Amino acid sequence: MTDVIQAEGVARSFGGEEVLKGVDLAVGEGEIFGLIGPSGAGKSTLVRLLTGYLRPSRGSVRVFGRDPASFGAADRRRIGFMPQGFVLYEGLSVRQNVNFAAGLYGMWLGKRRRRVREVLEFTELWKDRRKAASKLSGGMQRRLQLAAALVHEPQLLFVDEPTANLDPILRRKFWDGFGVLRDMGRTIFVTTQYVGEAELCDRVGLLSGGVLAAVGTPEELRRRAFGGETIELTLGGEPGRLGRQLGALEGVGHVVEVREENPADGAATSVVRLVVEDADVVLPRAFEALRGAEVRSADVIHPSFDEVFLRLVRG
Ligand SMILES: Nc1ncnc2c1ncn2[C@@H]1O[C@H](COP(=O)(O)OP(=O)(O)OP(=O)(O)O)[C@@H](O)[C@H]1O
Repeated sequence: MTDVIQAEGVARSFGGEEVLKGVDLAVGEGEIFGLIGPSGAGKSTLVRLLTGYLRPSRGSVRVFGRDPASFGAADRRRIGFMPQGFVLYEGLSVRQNVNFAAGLYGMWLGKRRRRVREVLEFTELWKDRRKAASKLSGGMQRRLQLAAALVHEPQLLFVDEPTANLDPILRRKFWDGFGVLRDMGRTIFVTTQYVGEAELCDRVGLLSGGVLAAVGTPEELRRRAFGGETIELTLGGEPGRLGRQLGALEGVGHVVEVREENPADGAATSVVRLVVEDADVVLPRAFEALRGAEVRSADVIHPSFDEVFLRLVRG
């Protein structure tokens, strides 16, 4: 896989305060890379550095192997950028706005007409093409921004918080759209404050304290945060022997046992949490070891990405 984006030791200060403190990053062709981090973490600053609108105070940025701050028109055509906030012309219609964006990229008329229609259909705005941008809902304006960023068929798309304040259905549609673009071989660099959206990325970077606290696939980050997958078993009886037996099984890393009482009859139950390499492999072994015991429930716990994020950021 070719790296489309490379950042080495990238730092950026504003008025003496260092917002980014040395970011190392490589994004490959044809992936959705999600930059996750709380408000003020520096996500937009990193996007501006990668798109050449800002220069780093230290370190180097390469996009398609070149410094984006010195991009010419041909380089710019390879990139699409959907910034935060609405930056289109409120007085122009939906179609005029996208047509104008296409003109900026020097697209000739015939192709422009076809692409404007394609991209408005992709963003489900074709039927609203005559509406003034100022008359659109927030979600429609966001889709219009995406259409304008996509009209010239960029190979690399930067989208800065595209789903902020959108309803869950529209958020999902944006992500479905990114999936379609990725399947066409495009690279998508997307920032979000919605930690749960990390699941929808091919790889995720967690930006915290001015550095990338972790980078990996969602599954890799979940494993890194929790040391593996977690199985939770509720067994009748006092904790002790069975927990030790489970802890000795191959593939089990860590065991935590808690005594609970059945609210109905006050009988003891033990809740056993096993951190395992692979739940699919260990569960059958666990059932084998528990033969004859009273197993009340057995679940593979899938921690939310909020929990993953908190663990990785807190270290
Ligand atoms: N042009 C600027 N001048 C001064 N400070 C800035 C500038 N741009 C960003 N900052 C500061 O840098 C920090 C990071 O801002 P940035 O917009 O990159 O964060 P973010 O992670 O994108 O946040 P949000 O999710 O709220 O958009 C903030 O403290 C912000 O005030």
